[in-house]
Amino acid sequence: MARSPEDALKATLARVAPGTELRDGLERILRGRTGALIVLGFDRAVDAICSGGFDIGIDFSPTRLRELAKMDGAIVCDRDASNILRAAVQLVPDHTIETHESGTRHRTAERVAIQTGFPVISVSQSMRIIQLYVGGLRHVLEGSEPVMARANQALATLERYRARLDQVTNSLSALEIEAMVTVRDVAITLQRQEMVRRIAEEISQYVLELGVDGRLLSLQLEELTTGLGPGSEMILRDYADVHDGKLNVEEQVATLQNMSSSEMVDPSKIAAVMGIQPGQDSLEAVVQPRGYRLLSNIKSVPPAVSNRLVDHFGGLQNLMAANIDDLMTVDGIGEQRARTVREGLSRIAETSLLDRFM
Ligand SMILES: Nc1ncnc2c1ncn2[C@@H]1O[C@H](COP(=O)(O)OP(=O)(O)OP(=O)(O)O)[C@@H](O)[C@H]1O
Repeated sequence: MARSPEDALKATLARVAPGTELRDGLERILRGRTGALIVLGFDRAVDAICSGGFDIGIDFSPTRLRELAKMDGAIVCDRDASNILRAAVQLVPDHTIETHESGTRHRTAERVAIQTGFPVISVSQSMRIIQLYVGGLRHVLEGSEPVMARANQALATLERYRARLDQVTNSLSALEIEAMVTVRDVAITLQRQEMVRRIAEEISQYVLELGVDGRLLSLQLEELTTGLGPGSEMILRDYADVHDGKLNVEEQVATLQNMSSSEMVDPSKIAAVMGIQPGQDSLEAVVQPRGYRLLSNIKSVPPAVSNRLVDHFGGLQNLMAANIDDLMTVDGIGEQRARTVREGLSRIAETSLLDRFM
């Protein structure tokens, strides 16, 4: 599958992160008050828009990049910037490609990135900034300090969001045991899951961008996201409407992830993703979970067994009411596994109710 421009930008951010030789070279160019235009990749499409200059084919080093950038024209490296292939090249991209940049260096960079699909880096001599062009995206590289400041703010937000998510998830579990879940409870949990996912994704981009300077941030992110798992997917499997005899969870997760922030704050919009049409009191309607999410919390129950249990009992309430003999009537479930499921469900019931009332 072709990578999205956002994913390609993330990969490029990792390639120019602090601690890499490429970043060192770019910083040297910046400090030396020269500019540069660097293409990260070479193929026929790049060759076709190269005019003049010369082939060099030498190993990459930050000082070589810095020296070559003193010459007029662009530098072409291979994809992972381990070799410098050409220097002092005039790039002649298709001039009909629309560009929002001003200045020939940056206009060329944007056009070449769009035309060839390779990332292009411009170091502006007059503005003293490093910019990445990937597909149609542009990203200004910053020093580690401002990125770290934003990352720390995002981390504090993630901490708050995670605490709230744990609260609504525990409350959902208790309500499930008591068969008192409303559409609103489900929508709020999905909303909180998605908010945590978004802020965690933002922080993982900072981790990439910070390279060696982002090690501590990476550990903090890991700590705040442990145990999250495929949260939204499990909730949707429990509650989403069955369409044409099947669940469309993958599609619904994607819709949820593409919702705008203003849509996200509206529980009825989230309920619509689950297939619940807005109407009077639709958010207050009581719904029954199928049981996938709580079953996934029992470590030794693989997904295939969960699927069979849900198919057989048709919902969490029946599952909770089943004794070991009932569980053993399900295909492929022996006494040992039936006992594990029974004990697991009882433990979940106890802890959720304790969490709720203590
Ligand atoms: N099509 C191109 N191919 C290769 N190099 C180019 C191209 N266009 C510009 N450059 C390089 O960029 C340098 C600066 O050009 P120009 O002053 O027009 O750009 P600019 O966008 O204003 O750049 P800066 O922000 O660095 O001042 C040129 O001297 C040349 O080395």
